[in-house]
Amino acid sequence: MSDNKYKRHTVTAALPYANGPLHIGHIAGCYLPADIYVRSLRQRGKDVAFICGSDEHGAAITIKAQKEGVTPKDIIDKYHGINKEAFERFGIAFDIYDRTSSQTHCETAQEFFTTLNDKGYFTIQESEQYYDEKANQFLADRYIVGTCPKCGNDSAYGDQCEKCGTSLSPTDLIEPKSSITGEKPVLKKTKHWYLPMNDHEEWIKEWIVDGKLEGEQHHDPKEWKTHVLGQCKSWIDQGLQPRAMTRDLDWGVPVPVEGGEGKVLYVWLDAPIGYISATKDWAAANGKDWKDYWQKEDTKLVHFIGKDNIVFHCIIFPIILKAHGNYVLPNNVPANEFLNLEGAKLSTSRNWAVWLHEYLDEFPGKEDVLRYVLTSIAPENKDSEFTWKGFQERNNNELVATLGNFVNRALVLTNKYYDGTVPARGELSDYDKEVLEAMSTFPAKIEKLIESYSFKEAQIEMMNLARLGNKYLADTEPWKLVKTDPARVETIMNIAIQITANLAVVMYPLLPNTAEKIQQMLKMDVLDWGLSGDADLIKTGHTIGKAELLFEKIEDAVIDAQIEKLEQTKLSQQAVEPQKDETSFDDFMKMDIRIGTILAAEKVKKAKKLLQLTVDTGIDKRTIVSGIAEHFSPEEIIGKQVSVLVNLAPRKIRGIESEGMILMAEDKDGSLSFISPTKQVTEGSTVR
Ligand SMILES: Nc1ncnc2c1ncn2[C@@H]1O[C@H](COP(=O)(O)OP(=O)(O)OP(=O)(O)O)[C@@H](O)[C@H]1O
Ligand SMILES: [Zn+2]
Repeated sequence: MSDNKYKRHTVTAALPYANGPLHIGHIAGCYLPADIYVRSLRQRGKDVAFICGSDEHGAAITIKAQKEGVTPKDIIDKYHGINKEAFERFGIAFDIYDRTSSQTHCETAQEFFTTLNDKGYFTIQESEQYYDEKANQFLADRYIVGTCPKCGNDSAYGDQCEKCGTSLSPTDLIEPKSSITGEKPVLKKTKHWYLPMNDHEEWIKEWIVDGKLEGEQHHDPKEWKTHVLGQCKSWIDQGLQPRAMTRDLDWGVPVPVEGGEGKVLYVWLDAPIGYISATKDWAAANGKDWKDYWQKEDTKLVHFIGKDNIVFHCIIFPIILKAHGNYVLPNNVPANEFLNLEGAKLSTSRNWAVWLHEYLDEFPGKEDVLRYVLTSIAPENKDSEFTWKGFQERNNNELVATLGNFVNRALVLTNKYYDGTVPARGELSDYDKEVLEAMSTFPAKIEKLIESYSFKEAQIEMMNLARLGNKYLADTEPWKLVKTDPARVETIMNIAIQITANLAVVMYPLLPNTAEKIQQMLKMDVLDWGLSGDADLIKTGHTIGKAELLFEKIEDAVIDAQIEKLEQTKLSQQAVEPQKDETSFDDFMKMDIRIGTILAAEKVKKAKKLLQLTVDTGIDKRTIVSGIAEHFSPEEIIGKQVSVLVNLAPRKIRGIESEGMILMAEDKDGSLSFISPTKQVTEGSTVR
């Protein structure tokens, strides 16, 4: 199907899960390639909707909330805010960054569920599922942990082993445990709505393998990535199974049909529908009709994701869209493989990451450096690795030495020789003609590569154009000819300026900030794709602005500091503090530890770490100075029962007599918590 057949594009990027901040793996895997693709379409004047938002449902959110002692809403509000801002600062140009907790989404997802239910696409099955009797809760997906039957990882989840990537169901786990209470779960009957994917196997297979839908060619399967097709085929070959589309949880989109009370939609049914609800919100705010972007045959739908989301976007979501009726299916799902960091898998829970928001704080104005490096190493067809040394080398040797150097020379010399007024070309040498001819071939090459999701190759071509310019100036040496052959230099500088302007245009999807800087320096009105390849993109007599450096060298010290930061992470992840030397029972018994209640608390003046506490120890009411002011506010700890070492020799701290010590547990990350009894006890109760 030729691309001109499509009147508009709907481009989605995986909804990031709102339980943590974004790291460079997310960016390289999904958001940067999507952004390059969309910017290229917009630059070519295409009608595009670029859709994303936070995925805010599912067990991983509720578990995190329970762990932190806050509500799920607190978690999603926090990370939705952080991630939305990081995307904006980094320059991922979504048309909308919505949320699946929105009203529109709830209605849209429920409408899907009801329609599929009414059409008879679900089967209701009763089965035995794990249940935590202590927490009174069924344990779906991440609520259950155990040993992976495939690789032996002892912290595999009920839906997936993150170590070997196998998708699991809770009953596959060896020695399952509740992740809420650690209890051994019992089996209990419950009913769920299942999507019998096996009923759809035949058409899904034809659609994926042959690109055919209802007998007609839908897309060219040769345009899909080999690893994407491979993963899909392996799922199909294993035989598609019925999959539960509901969960016994209280956080999510409520199941809208009779008998569904207390249940919510499965998060992987809910999340992709989020693309549609976000499109509705965007369309409503912009005077568009959302249906055009999802229900018209002349819409090209493309999903950008990482490889762990392939089955959901290539099999489950298409089944749901087709079963519902009226929706287009994706033309392509150009999933990337995974990015690793300095020899290990990126991990949010192990804090092994370069966080996007931290990069933006620590490398201000260097958004394009990260874009450049991540595209250079993009895991387009196999896993790849980010290293800080590699980051430095690509910046210094490629961006500074080639791209920045060429553009700077072209602008500086034009300003120096002609006060910034672009000279005319005289007679062209064979070499000039060759260079202009070569320059004209880049736009078509780059466009084709971007259209086929080969962003890494497209960037290499963009750099080849910069290399062409660099070599042209190095070969022609205008600085040597300026005294002896000024007419020749006019031609050379005209050509150098044309290459610079062309570079700005073809660079825009890849490095938009740099492209816009060049645009400003050259005083170009627009960076329309249609202009590229033109040898008279900048007219003779046009006056350009001053040259500013596009990139700067990154010094070793900066890189070493980043490597040191990762080393620290490794250290802090290491085993707990080693055990102290043996002590006798008698020595231990000398310590008098009691449960006391904090009656009053106030900050100690001019000491930012200290709180002055009044504690009822049961024995007396006494003053204790404690170094916890950076962790707790006075208001939040009043009334708390805590453990107090009461017979510690009194000591003056900042002039205040402190009689005892409050015992605290210190976590790896330095956070503190009180050692409190699990039920209210009488003050003065002993601890031993
Ligand atoms: N290291 C990585 N390399 C490439 N893509 C990634 C990487 N990590 C996540 N992604 C992709 O980013 C998108 C959003 O990720 P999501 O919010 O679901 O987090 P995740 O996969 O659970 O990551 P993490 O476990 O690191 O938090 C998904 O499409 C996912 O495949
Ligand atoms: Zn495993």
